[in-house]
Amino acid sequence: MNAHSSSRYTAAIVDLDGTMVDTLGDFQVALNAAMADLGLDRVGREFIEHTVGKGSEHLVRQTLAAVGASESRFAEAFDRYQHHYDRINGKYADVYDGVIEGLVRLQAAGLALACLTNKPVAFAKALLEMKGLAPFFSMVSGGDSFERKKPDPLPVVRTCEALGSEPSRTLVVGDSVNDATAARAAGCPVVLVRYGYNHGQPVAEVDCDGTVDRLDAIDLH
Ligand SMILES: O=C(O)COP(=O)(O)O
Ligand SMILES: [Mg+2]
Repeated sequence: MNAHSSSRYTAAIVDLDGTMVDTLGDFQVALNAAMADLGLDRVGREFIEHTVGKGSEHLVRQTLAAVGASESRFAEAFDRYQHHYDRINGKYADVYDGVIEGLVRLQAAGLALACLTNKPVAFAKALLEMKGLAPFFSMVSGGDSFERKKPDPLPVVRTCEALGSEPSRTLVVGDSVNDATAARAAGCPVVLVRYGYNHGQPVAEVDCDGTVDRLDAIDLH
C-alpha cells in the first residue's frame, strides 16, 4: 500500500460505453439517422450491441456491410454519423446502477482515475460532463487520442505512464474482451462488469481477473 492508498491499486482505468454508461440508445439513434440520410436501411439494437466497442469507424463500416451498402459510402456515412451523434450525445443514454457509488469508493481508496474509451474523445468528455461523471477523472482519452485503440495495449500503457502508476498496480475496469486483452498485454489486472456489451458474449468466457455486477462491488484490497 502507498501512503495515499488503502488499496493494492494506485490507479484505475475505467471504460465508458457498456461499463459506466448504457449508450446503446445513442448509438442506435445516431447510426439510423445517418443511414436514413444516405437512403439506407436501419439496423437493430442487437446488431449494435454486438458491434460496438471497437470505435466509431468500425461500427459505421460494419453497419454499411450489414445493410448491404458499398464501402465507398464510408466517408459520407461517417460524417453523417458524427453529425447526428454530436447532436444527440447522452440523450438516450443512462448511467448504470452502482457507477457513482463505485467511483466514490475508488476515489476514497486513494486511486487516481482515468477514463479510457474507444469513443471519440470529444464525445466522451461531453458525455461524462452531462452525466456528472467528469469530476472523478484526472484524465480522459478516446479512440482518437492515441495511434491505436483497445484491444491494442498502447492506450493502456500510455495512460499508466501519464498517471504515474505501475501497470501491475493499475486496475482496468471494462465490459469487453477489448478491455481485457489491452489490459493483459499492458500488464494490468482487469475486472469486467457482467452487464455490458462484449459483442453479445458472456464475459465469463473472457480471460480476466474477476467479474462484477456493479462497479461498487469491486474488491480493492
Ligand atoms: O466503440 C466504442 O465507441 C465504445 O467504446 P468503449 O466501450 O471503449 O467505451
Ligand atoms: Mg465498453
